Amino acid sequence: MSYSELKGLYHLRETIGSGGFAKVKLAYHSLTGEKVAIKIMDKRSLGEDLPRVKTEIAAMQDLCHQHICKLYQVIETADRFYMVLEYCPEGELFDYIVAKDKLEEEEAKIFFRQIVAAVGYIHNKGYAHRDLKPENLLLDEDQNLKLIDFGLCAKPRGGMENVLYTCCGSPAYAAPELISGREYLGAEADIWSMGILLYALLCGYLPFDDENIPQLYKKIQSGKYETPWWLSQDSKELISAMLQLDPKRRVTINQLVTHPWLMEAIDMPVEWNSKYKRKVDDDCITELAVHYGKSRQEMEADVQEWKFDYLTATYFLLLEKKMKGRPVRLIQQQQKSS
Ligand SMILES: CN(C)C[C@H]1CC[C@H](N2C(=O)NCc3cnc4ccc(-c5cc(Cl)c(O)c(Cl)c5)cc4c32)CC1
Repeated sequence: MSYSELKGLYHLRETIGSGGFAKVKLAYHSLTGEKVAIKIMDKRSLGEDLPRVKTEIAAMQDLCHQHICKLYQVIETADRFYMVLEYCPEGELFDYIVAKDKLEEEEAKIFFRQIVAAVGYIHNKGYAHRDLKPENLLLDEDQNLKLIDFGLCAKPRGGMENVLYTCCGSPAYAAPELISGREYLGAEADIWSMGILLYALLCGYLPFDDENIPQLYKKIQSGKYETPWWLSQDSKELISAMLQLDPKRRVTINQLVTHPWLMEAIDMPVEWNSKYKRKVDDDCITELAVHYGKSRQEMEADVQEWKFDYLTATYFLLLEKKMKGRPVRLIQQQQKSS
């Protein structure tokens, strides 16, 4: 495969994973040397999944948060889509839980606060994720969680019905109202999935499980699940508030952020605001302006078009370097040999 569209922009390395109809490769962004993950999708093999790609790209261009995997650049050719994404070296939260059997309350609490922050942010922006599960939460180099796979998300502005069926996401995490095919609110279904997620973090297995899907659905709709002896009273109460069969009785994201179990020992409500500023970073603009031989005003105007082209990627990756305390410098191209 040539991937000629990436030549000079990214140095492509090995395939690091696959996400359904996509291949994910490690790559280096040539101007900053930073690692990225490039999700490559072949249009021919996408078939009816093509709308999912457009949904994911549109959502991720609108989302900018410390616990959401950052989209840096989108390249569309006749045959392919490339999504240049934030690299998460520590892989899936799913594998992390399996490796540790289950997590201690303190660690689960730190992770779950990050999940509540990410979901609170997207709900606030009018999105429901609808496929929340440990496989879609990746760990970065600092063990921070990054939410991925927005292919099933929706902006519930009448868009919900027509994706009611395709968005069962993963049955074990699906809310009772969603599997019964009734009308549902994405935000309420996400809260249910977060209840399943918290149970999985603290127990190491799922509250409702069965190889036989109809059997699994019966268990979900019964709303009955075991609570092992090691769960604290507060964690049991929180899980129960999220796994309410009646979506109207379910805790809301606004109530979650100050829930006793989430506040315990941390004493601060969950903050879902993005750490990213609306205003562009002056150091990054300066470095870019020097590199491209433009004035700072021109450079700032170009960056603020947010085209999700190579300039958008370079800006965000420079900002990443700054946030990690690394020099805000671009790799100067070798002088062209005369
Ligand atoms: C549900 N699972 C199967 C899905 C797998 C997909 C591959 C993942 N992955 C690795 O396999 N190795 C390491 C690795 C490192 N950085 C990544 C950054 C972004 C994405 C990413 C982001 C978005 Cl938004 C998205 O939609 C998709 Cl599909 C992938 C994947 C990364 C990754 C792990 C989860």
